[in-house]
Amino acid sequence: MADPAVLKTYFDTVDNLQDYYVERLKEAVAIKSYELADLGTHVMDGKTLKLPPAILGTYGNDQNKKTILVYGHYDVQPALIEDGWSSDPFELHETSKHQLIGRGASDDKGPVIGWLNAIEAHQKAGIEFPVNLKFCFEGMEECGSEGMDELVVREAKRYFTGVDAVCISDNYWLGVTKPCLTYGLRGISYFKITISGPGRDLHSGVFGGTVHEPMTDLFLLFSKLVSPSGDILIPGINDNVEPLTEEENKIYESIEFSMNEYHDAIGSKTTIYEDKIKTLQHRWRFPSLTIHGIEGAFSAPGTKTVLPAKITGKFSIRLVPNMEPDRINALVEKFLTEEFAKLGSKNTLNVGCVHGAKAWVSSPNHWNYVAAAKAIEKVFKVHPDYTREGGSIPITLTFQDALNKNVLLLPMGRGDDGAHSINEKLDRSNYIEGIKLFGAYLHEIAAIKAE
Ligand SMILES: C[C@H](N)C(=O)N[C@@H](Cc1c[nH]cn1)C(=O)O
Ligand SMILES: [Zn+2]
Ligand SMILES: [Zn+2]
Repeated sequence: MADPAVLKTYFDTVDNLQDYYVERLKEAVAIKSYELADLGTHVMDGKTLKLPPAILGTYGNDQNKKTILVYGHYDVQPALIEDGWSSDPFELHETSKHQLIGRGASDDKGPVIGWLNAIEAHQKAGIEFPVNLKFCFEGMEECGSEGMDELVVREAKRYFTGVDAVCISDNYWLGVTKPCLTYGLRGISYFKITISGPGRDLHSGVFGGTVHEPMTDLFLLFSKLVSPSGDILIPGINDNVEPLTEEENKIYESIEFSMNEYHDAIGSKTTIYEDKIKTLQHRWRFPSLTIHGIEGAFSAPGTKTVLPAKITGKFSIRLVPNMEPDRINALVEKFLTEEFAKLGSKNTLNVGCVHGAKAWVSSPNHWNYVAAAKAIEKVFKVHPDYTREGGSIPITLTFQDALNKNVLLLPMGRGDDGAHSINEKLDRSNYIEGIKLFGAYLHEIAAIKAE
């Protein structure tokens, strides 16, 4: 067990520094980090762009201590005030309810800065750091972690040598009150469908009714993908999804999860399922298909009567264990090509997967999870729930396979943080208690080693 006196000194130091930590997060949120660039290149929409750098760092090199690899990402989802934010998304501000609002506050700048604060609090408190740390902070996570698999595989026996376990803080509690440890993620296949027809955008009054319209074709294709109740309609997609067993069903019964809180997080009661078990299963262990948007279409306010000439529809499928991205991509491309042929349109279709990642499930009995559970008990005075996550963190499985080490997801934020949405927030208490949790977790790891 970690020394209670050391933990108390550490917790007190974090409490004393909390305003300073909020200022630091403010500086991080102010960086529009969907615009950074600089490591190799990748091709997006026909343009060659530089990849943003992955930041590798080492703190401590004591042979008698365990080495923990901490991963996070400094890139964020794009955000514009016109999307409906109540204030500038890149100016962190604190509400009267002590919510820190700003793009990336929860996903994932708060946790990334949290790790750095945990180191600094040890220095300020004069406490010996309990483990060696290696950091890997990347800037492409929100675009499928392009370039990262190669980096991790290349550095597995170089920079990452000596790593004993991996910790990622890039997901969220299941609800709003109880911390959790997460041992599974869904994967993702992200698709673009481009349909081109006329040589340029046209007047719909002058040309409408005489040309095949790309938008009409796209909407017909979109309508074939998924039913209103979430069933994926592409033949063969669900073939490899493991059937539910009675035993697995029981796991979901004991998890604390409130449909009311979930409705609050969504902002409506429009859930497909009324009960918690089906809702959790469809977030964690069944695939889902989401239509994200259309590039090239008229979307501004007003009544412009344009007939768009070329549009790109975007959708993704969240994958679960046993769903192979290559097989899924082939099924999707074949299906859309066949359905497009049935339309009898003279337009041109181009469909392809732009990035993908497999699902990941880990063993929560490992010492990495045991240490984190003890740390949660110290900081929050509760035993955590063990959860899976519906989102994707593409590099997780690569760390597990390339380093052959256990990976733990240790979330900082709450289920209602609104990651990827407007008014993303991180509660001040989650930020500050999260910094304590990170430090306590590292102390518990050192204590397990010494036991
Ligand atoms: C869970 C994590 N914080 C996250 O938001 N991941 C993204 C990753 C992604 C993959 N393609 C695009 N983004 C997600 O699950 O959407
Ligand atoms: Zn994230
Ligand atoms: Zn994200």
